[in-house]
Amino acid sequence: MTLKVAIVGAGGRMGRQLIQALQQSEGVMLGAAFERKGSTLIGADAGELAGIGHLGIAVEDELAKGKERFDLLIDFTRPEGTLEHLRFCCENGKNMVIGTTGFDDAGKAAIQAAAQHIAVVFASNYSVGVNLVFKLLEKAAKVMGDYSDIEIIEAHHRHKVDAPSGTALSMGEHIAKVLGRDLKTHGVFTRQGITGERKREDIGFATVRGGDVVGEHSVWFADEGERVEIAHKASSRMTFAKGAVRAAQWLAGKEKGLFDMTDVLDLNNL
Ligand SMILES: NC(=O)C1=CN([C@@H]2O[C@H](COP(=O)(O)OP(=O)(O)OC[C@H]3O[C@@H](n4cnc5c(N)ncnc54)[C@H](OP(=O)(O)O)[C@@H]3O)[C@@H](O)[C@H]2O)C=CC1
Ligand SMILES: O=C(O)C1=N[C@H](C(=O)O)C[C@H](O)C1
Repeated sequence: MTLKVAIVGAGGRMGRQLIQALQQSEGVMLGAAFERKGSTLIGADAGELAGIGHLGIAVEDELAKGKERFDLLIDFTRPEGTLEHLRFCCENGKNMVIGTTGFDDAGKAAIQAAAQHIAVVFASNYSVGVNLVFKLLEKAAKVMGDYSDIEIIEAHHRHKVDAPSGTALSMGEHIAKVLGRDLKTHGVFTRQGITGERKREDIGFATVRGGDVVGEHSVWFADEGERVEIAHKASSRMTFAKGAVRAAQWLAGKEKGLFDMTDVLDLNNL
């Protein structure tokens, strides 16, 4: 049976890529496309918006009105929007793929609570490469983490509104879990002025914003005399969009639970 997928934030950078990715994938179809109330894109054809020609699906402004036309919602918007959409999906039994980053603890708790009623894939990065890197980082941390200085450096385009990136934070969490550390106490997110020497157990984060960089992440395990760097560079948003569609296909038939992309890709026993 074909899975009918709705996209919120359909006119955004990721929204447009997701519409394209759905058209290129088997077993899924675009059922509905949404933008927020007041958007100039309401009424536009979703296919024309995504640059793939007329699809006959007009962008709407209310999930409730389109709810019979989709089984699952893919959301790459902003935390406040995603949490509103999450409430709707819970009340209406729709599964969700969430790509939005920048949630606070309360937002993350709301997603966890919702997953007791619906099935949710929530991942800071839907590319296969980054999810492989999460596992490589765990291995590197096991070997070098207790004696090397760990620094996470990320770069993104000028329009990104959250920092550090969700991916950088996930990288830090994977490393911290292996080392028994907590980013709340060991994460260092800013350095300025007389900072004092670096503490061995710190996990540092550095953010670069500029131009059209799609997404680059590099993690250093730096010792005296040598340094290991594990890096990932995304050159097209299509890698995230294809991953999100893969997550949607994987969720089909699941009733409830919170999953991430390492579950979808079956990487947890690597
Ligand atoms: N997990 C992953 O693999 C990836 C995650 N992301 C994340 O996805 C999110 C979106 O990124 P990107 O596409 O570049 O951003 P854009 O700003 O290009 O798109 C966001 C879309 O969401 C809409 N939107 C914003 N706020 C709300 C709201 N409160 N309610 C409903 N819709 C809203 C915007 O509408 P409007 O234009 O009217 O504001 C726009 O259509 C970010 O959090 C980003 O970090 C991005 C790439 C990959
Ligand atoms: O905003 C983006 O563009 C991206 N956001 C995600 C993040 O915050 O990690 C994933 C990707 O790097 C692109």
